[in-house]
Amino acid sequence: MAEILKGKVVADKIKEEITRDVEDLKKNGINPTLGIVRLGKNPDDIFYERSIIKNCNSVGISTSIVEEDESITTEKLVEIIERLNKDDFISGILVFRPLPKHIDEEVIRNVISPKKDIDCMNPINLEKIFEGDMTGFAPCTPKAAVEILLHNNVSLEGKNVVIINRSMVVGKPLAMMLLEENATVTICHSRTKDLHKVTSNADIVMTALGRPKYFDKKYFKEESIVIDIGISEDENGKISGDIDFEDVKDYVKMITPVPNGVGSITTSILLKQTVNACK
Ligand SMILES: Nc1nc(=O)c2c([nH]1)NC[C@@H]1CN(c3ccc(C(=O)N[C@@H](CCC(=O)O)C(=O)O)cc3)C=[N+]21
Repeated sequence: MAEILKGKVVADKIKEEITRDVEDLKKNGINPTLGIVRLGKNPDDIFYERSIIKNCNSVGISTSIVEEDESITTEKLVEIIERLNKDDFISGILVFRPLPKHIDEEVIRNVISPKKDIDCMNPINLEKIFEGDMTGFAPCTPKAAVEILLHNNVSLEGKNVVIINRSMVVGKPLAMMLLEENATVTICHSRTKDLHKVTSNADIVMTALGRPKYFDKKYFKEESIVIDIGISEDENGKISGDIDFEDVKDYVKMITPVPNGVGSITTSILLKQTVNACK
């Protein structure tokens, strides 16, 4: 029977720290505010936005949401971000991704001020992660995945960690953060041969594939620690992770659920980085 690693415990601890920090800032007349830019009504974005607003309210952070149609031009989006950059009331900026296909992401990444870039979109912040400098803003999702392990006293030193995701938003920065913890890291993707052989040899498997219940227990061994970063809808429209939780949970050593796993920590990390930007 696996130990189930709940994200809520970690998220609550981070939120306690944030609440204290926000109180201190407010005593000095400073009001931390998160600026969110959402293009269209992508369900993933709306889901995240709802969680952000709920959590911001609970710790005393204000939110300012800019909603635009997904047909917006790159030029117009640049104007919006520049306005938020200049606005002294905005502490941090989150632009939901992926952006609509016609938007030039390269331009947008560079426009967002590195000082307000709380989800690590700007190449200046991303470069820090790749250089092993963890003092800046980390991308919130991979940071949450590392935090759930550290909080549960899972040492990464010398461990064989397999990541299934090679994006700049999750897989690649996650690999760099794990290297900083002295793990041995393998990144897998759609062309990886015999994926189950690679994963079943790993101490820790971290997946962000976005296919509901894709991985059953044949991908793991009994000592496996399984971190599910995937979020998608199953055939009944319910939120599901990449792991077939019911099949795997009695077999491996530790596993994170979806919901109430990594995702719930992601939001807390975002708020924490908003407060840090404000400071
Ligand atoms: N620039 C950018 N960065 C992102 O990190 C990003 C994004 N764009 N676009 C959308 C996706 C989606 N995403 C989620 C994060 C947390 C929950 C979350 O809080 N999940 C809770 C569920 C909370 C509840 O049930 O209400 C959980 O898994 O337990 C969900 C979804 C981040 N994304």
